[in-house]
Amino acid sequence: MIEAVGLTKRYGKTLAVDNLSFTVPAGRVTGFLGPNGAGKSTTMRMILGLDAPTGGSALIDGKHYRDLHHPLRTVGALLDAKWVHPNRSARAHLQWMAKSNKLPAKRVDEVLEIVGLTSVAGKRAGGFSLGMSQRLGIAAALLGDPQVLLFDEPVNGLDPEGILWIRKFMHRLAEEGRTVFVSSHLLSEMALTAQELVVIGRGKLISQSSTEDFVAQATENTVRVRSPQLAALRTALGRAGVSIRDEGESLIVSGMDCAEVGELAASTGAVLHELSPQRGSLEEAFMQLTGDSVEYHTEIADGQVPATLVPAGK
Ligand SMILES: Nc1ncnc2c1ncn2[C@@H]1O[C@H](COP(=O)(O)OP(=O)(O)OP(=O)(O)O)[C@@H](O)[C@H]1O
Repeated sequence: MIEAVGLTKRYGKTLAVDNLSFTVPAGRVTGFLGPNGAGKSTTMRMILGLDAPTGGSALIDGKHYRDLHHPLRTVGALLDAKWVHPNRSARAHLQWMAKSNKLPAKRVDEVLEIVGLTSVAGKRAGGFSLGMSQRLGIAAALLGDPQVLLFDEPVNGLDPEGILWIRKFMHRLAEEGRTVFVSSHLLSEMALTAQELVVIGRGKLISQSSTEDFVAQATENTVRVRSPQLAALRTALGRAGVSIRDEGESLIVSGMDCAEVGELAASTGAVLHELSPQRGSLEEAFMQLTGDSVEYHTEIADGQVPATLVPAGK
């Protein structure tokens, strides 16, 4: 478990992290969401003892990082996948890390196997693709078989196959009972990966909840209905006092569930070609809760269209 209590970090005039308190439970993938510059990396660095807080504390299984007896056996992290000597092989890099942290050499081949790099273990890490470098970074994080794992933007720049691999891998680590804390500004990906969310904006906590609750609290469930007798249906729905909006050949109804819309359609004699519940998205929920502090746009990367958020003015 990770616990931040009143965590604060000031860089000169910039308040990067502002009195932040949250808990990251074991056995779940917890997404750490926020626009660029919200303070995610700074928070992770403070948890890992790489930056000293100006105030408050960050605890891993109840202890400050500096007080851990075996840091790499307790917590593993992927902060920067390209942090590896380019001329070293993947195996040599991990052997060096294992040796300098008094971890058994045989663990190197185990983690190479876990992340699927055994066949390229003797190759120069400098020639690795970003996806392979991410796997090597994850292998390094797993060397001490820690119960707590932190990943900073692990899917950034990866192709869809790499993104899917990371997502499944995070789930597997959580199913093994580990604490998995993963930062991202790719909301559509986090909606699929994270079961819990810690959401921050401008260094402050916006919300901590399950992903499901976060979306449900901030968005409205609606019903999409399509019918060849759309005009009659629209009139009946209007009389029932619900709010309706046109979307192409469909109506989007708020204020009634599918059963109610279906019954109203039957009593009107309207044939239905579609009657489907519409759930809000993580993007909508995020926009609703962060208001105008961020501006929404989409970014096209490797054939995918992930939603991403940037602060206004950037
Ligand atoms: N070493 C530093 N010195 C001065 N300011 C810093 C330093 N590190 C971070 N900041 C500032 O602190 C704020 C938070 O930055 P941080 O990198 O933690 O955000 P982030 O949410 O991780 O953003 P991103 O998604 O872009 O990585 C930003 O305004 C940033 O410019």
